[in-house]
Amino acid sequence: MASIEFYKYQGTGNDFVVVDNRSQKLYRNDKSIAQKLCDRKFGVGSDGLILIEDHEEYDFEMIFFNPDGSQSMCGNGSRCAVKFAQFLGIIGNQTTFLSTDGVHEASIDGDIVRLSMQDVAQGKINTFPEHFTINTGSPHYVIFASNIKDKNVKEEGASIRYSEEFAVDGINVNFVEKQSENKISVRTYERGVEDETLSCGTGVTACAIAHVLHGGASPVQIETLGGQLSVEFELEKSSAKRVWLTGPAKNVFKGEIEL
Ligand SMILES: N[C@@H](CCC[C@H](N)C(=O)O)C(=O)O
Repeated sequence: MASIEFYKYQGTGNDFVVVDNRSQKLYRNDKSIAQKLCDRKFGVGSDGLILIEDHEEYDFEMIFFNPDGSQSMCGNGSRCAVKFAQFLGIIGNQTTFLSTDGVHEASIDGDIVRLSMQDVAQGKINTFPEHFTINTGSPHYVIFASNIKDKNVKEEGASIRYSEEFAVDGINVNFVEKQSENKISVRTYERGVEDETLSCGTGVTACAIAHVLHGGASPVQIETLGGQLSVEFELEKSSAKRVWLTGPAKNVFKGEIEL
């Protein structure tokens, strides 16, 4: 049985097993590795697995898996990957790297990582009477509500995620409460985790865009169960451009596990 070294990182409580896979010890198409490592009872336990690999053109490549083995863009995971790449000595305080949805830039100031997100074109923002669907690299359902602290996010999120419209591909579900012109609170049910997580980077980005479309102003401070994030962008012809997601990313511990 082979054992691998891993690191545990968290970005506002969204937690990840991170592996330096520059030696390609792990096969990057094997989703069963993510299923095993992310399992909170039989593995390490996390909201996702991140592999860091070399890339010919960029500083590094980040490969992200949800705990069920599916793949999508992860904003908090990308911020953690940047911090880990700095720890490995691959980068200094600035980087350009490849993630699931394309090329990103990031800068690091202590534990704070500022990450560029892809432009969110008009066609990726759909407005409905009661909600938005916005794709920020991962698909998000955004619904404004009051007293979100009292919500059963797992139950209500799952009922939307497994509804006929989204059952096959899945969707992340975000409940948003407006606090002021520049501040919102967000709780998120994540597909692939199939539970509420303490924070979701692509989710808060979608919520910030919806908030500005509802009359709010960028930059938007976002309170999640796991801490504070900030999203800034410019709206240009109904597209969100120059989008930045900023917040803390920290190493929690290091370990070894047999696969
Ligand atoms: N936690 C992530 C999003 C991870 C992917 C998501 N669960 C999906 O499958 O769409 C984030 O911080 O963005």
